[in-house]
Amino acid sequence: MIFASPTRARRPRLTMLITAGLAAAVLLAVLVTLGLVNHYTRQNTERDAREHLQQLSWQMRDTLNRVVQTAINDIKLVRELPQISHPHTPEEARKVLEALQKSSPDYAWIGLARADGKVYAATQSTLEGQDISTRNWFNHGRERYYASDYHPTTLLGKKLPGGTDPWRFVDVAGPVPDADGKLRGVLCVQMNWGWVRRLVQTMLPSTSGQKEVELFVLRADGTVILGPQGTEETVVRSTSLTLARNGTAGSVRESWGDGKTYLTAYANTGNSEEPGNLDWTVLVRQPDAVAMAGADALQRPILLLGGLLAVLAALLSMLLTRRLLAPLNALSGDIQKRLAAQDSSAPLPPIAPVESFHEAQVLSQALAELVRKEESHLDSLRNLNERLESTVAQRTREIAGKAMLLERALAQEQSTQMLLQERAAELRAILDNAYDAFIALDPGGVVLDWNRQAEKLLGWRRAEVIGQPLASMVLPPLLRRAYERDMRQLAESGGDTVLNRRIELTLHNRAGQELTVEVALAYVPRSTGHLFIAFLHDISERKSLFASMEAMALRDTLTGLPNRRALLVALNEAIQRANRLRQNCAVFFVDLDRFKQINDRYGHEEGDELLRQFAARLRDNVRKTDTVGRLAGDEFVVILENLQDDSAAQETADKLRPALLQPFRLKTTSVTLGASIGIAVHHPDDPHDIEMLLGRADRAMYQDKQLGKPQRIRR
Ligand SMILES: Nc1nc2c(ncn2[C@@H]2O[C@H](COP(=O)(O)OP(=O)(O)OP(=O)(O)O)[C@@H](O)[C@H]2O)c(=O)[nH]1
Repeated sequence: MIFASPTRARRPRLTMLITAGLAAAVLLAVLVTLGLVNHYTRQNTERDAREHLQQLSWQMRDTLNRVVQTAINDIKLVRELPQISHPHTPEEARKVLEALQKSSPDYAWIGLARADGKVYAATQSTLEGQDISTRNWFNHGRERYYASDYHPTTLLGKKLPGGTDPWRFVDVAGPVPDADGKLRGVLCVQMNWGWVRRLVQTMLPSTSGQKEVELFVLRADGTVILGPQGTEETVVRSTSLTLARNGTAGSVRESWGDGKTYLTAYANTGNSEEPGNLDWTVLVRQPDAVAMAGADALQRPILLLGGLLAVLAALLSMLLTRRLLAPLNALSGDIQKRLAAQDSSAPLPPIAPVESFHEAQVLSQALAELVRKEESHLDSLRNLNERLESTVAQRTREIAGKAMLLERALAQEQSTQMLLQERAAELRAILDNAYDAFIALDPGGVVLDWNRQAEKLLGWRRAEVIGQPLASMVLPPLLRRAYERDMRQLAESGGDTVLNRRIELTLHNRAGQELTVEVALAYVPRSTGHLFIAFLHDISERKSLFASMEAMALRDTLTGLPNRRALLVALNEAIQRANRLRQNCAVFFVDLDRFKQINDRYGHEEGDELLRQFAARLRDNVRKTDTVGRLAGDEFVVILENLQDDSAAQETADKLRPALLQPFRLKTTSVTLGASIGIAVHHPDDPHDIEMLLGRADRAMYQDKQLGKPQRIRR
């Protein structure tokens, strides 16, 4: 369920959140606006105040400069008059000076001093004839235009009428030259300080008092020469004075000696391009609180207005939010009803379409569609779940069946294992009790198994040979290389070359004795690599028996000579050698004459004895390399080899005959017996035919026997 929520904690309503958010936003906006308005208001107020104060300071500075320059200009103008530059009498000079004083009421005294320092003419004749040579204006005015600092009255003050304000003057002086440029005197205007006070009253309107704007004129050392009551002749130390003394004009917020903060405008008097400047500083100050009072007064109405706006905006936002969220509330109400009903079996109430603004309409439609799809999806899930459960049950049954089969297979496997173990034990017993020696080898010829018979046959115990290479133990060194090669071939061919065959091998046992064994080799393929198993049967005895039997088969038992079979083999080999060596060989066919009579007369034993002695005599009278054999009965064959020519055979036969004619000493008697000899010679180019050669010898013997008849046995 997309609306399901296991724990539904009480959450704040969206209406409340949006209203609170909007109210907070409006409040923040109002606060920011207020802050900005306050900031810019204060900034503008301060700028206006500073401009006003600066204008006053500049106005004062310019006025002071202008008054001094006016006085200097007046001096420049007057000194050009002949009544001043070349006066005949003090009276005519005085008239000019008094006319000038009338035009400028603040000129308290105007005097012309001679070059020797005596006052020649002066307004109202004041100080005429007096020596003023020590005065600054005289000494400086001799050389240039000069404006003196403010100074209290000296001589003049006593001669002028008194007032509330003590007499203070500013002296402006300049030289008076004659036509040759030579100094004739010094003209001086002493200005009453009262003009400055009037100037200040003119500049500071009556409202300035309410605004507490105050103006100061300071000397270079900071002494107040004009200022609010009680401040004159005091010394000021302020940032504005320092800045002004550095030659700049402007305004600054600073603290004064009374502990208050003021906005102070500052400017210096004087103009470097003009002669006779006053070196004063003009400061115009206003308490900071007074200057910024306008801005501060604005703060309260702005705050009130802002608060009002915030309340109004909050109310508006609440109303708007309620209006905007009404469809959403209806929607969430439907959802809550569905949530409340989902645990019961009753059908879930539908999501009603909202007929309101577009987005809510879309949202309600989307939710209704979502709910419809969810119900459809749930139905599908239910069906799927049922199918799944059915499939699981089916699979469970199948698994149970397979588990049973597996269990049976395991039981069978165990039984097979036991059978295998029993078979292995049986096999072990069979191998250990086998008549043959059993050896198992890995592909590298290393011993893997070794039964008791192998221990008996070869002398090594099983534990000693397991893991050892077989060849180094049992094979003679000369055979080892061949054995290793054969084993490699066996491995490559999978044992095809030797398997299922019995091979004979000569081995050494532990004591170094040579053994002939018959080996039956088998190839056993395995998943971990094939192995060879070999059964070894000791055939040493059988071999020697066979050898003796074979020897017996080729020997005539009576005489010990090669029998017919051996003779045929020997004759075949003799013919091959003769052909190869390009030499002749010959066959003697020797037959005793009338031997039957010996048997008949003296018995078979005596006959046998005679045959044995005859055989020995034949053997003794030919070369060792020749072969003597008994063909049958009383017939013997001699094979002669290495014959140079045909006559050599005849010569041998001739030498043999007398030896054969010697008497034979038997047990009971002694007899002399002749023998017929037939000779057949084989030449290298003759056909290789043994029977034919023997036949020729037989026929020759027959002829020889015919020639020798009738012969008798002689005693
Ligand atoms: N004692 C003895 N007699 C043998 C043996 N083998 C054959 N005989 C006999 O030798 C005799 C050979 O007889 P014949 O072939 O007639 O030879 P012969 O008596 O010498 O006659 P001619 O050769 O014609 O002179 C036979 O009586 C055989 O029985 C043997 O091994 N021992």
